[in-house]
Amino acid sequence: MPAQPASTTLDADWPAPYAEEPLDATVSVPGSKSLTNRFLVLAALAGDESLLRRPLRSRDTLLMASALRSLGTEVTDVDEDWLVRPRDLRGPALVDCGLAGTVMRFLPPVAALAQGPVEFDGDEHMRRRPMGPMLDALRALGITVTGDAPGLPFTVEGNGHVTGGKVVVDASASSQFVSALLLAGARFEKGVTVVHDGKPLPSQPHVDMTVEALRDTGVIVDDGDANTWHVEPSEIHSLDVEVEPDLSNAAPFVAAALVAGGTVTVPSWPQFTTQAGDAIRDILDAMGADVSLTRDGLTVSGTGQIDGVDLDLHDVGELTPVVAAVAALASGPSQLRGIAHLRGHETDRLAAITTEINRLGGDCRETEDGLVIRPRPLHGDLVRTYADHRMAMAAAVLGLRVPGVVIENVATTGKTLPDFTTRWSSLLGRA
Ligand SMILES: O=C(O)C1=C[C@@H](OP(=O)(O)O)[C@@H](O)[C@H](O)C1
Ligand SMILES: C=C(OP(=O)(O)O)C(=O)O
Repeated sequence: MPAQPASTTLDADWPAPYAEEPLDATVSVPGSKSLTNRFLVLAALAGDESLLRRPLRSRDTLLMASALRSLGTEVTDVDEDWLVRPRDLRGPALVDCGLAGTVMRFLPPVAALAQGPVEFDGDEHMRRRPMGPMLDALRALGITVTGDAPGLPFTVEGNGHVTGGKVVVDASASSQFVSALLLAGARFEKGVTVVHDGKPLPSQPHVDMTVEALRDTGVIVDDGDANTWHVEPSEIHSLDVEVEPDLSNAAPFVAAALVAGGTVTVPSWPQFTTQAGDAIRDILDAMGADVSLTRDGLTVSGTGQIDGVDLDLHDVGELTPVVAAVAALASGPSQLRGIAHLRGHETDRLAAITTEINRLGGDCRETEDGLVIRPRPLHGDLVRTYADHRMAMAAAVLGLRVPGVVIENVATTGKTLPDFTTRWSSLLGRA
């Protein structure tokens, strides 16, 4: 097979590299999207300037930074870092959410603290991602939100002040509804008490990450009772933080060692983290990999022999596309459960994964809350990515073992990992 190009142009279809031999690679990944966007929001709400060291610069985080700038915050580049100087928040402003859930959910409560109207819109698909319960919660808190749709586009009519207090929200469609209310809650006059009422909350580690980030800025948060969080009103202290590597983006790279055989190390893997992506260690272990976390990073080794698994991914839904790709190459069937909410992600991920695995000759079936995958011999084809970064990364995992996989619009990985193709090629020694 000919060498693959190391980088690619926008919107190009990309022939996924096929692994001719076992891997032996060390690949670093840039900072966490979820941490970068939380730190940006808290820095904009803080009492003094913050330094974010080695933040992720990708579509989702650049959209967050430019939205905060349009509200008056100064976000400036200092070498690799971002210096954030909080200023009085003000409208009129226009927030482009792109396809970033964190921008669409985290910023409306911030906009309510601004003086003036703040309009929100985003990519065409973003108008279909869940937002209704969040807008209802904002209205219940006395915030004026105008707009006819259950989601985007809408306008938050900020008056510089939110009374706050108790609010009930059904966050079963997205944990980001809870995180959003908590992140801004310390700046509400009475703080905020958020009660989740509905089917089980997905992505709990992401809410824990929000709570930890708030505590890092001196905010008092009580999360002692299930499905209830209380944030005391207080000043938000400035931050000086180094952003951890994005472990969900690291997942396809370490999964590659199991799929192609060989060894892959991702350096700077944190020993302790709230990132949901850390769960990939146990998942790959269950699928037959050797996994070891040392001071050098996370090292995963495999033989190419993959065991089928029965997993509840409710807490770590982000990992589903990559885990499903690995499962499609296993020696036995897998069941992935607890992930009905993925139908409201960048695309309907359960439908997208099913269609694309089956397009390659596989046998994937949707259940009410997940997927059943029965491995079959796969063949190459053009894999559709639905503007979903994780679909593109999952296709790359399949391409390691299936000759002739071509990834449609691989540049969609830029949502969270702009130089994905270069890093992926370096996995195969082709950078
Ligand atoms: O708060 C966050 O940073 C995120 C929470 C999760 O969202 P959902 O709870 O909507 O799945 C996760 O899937 C998303 O990628 C990032
Ligand atoms: C669901 C995801 O993103 P978002 O932050 O846009 O919800 C994701 O990155 O898998």
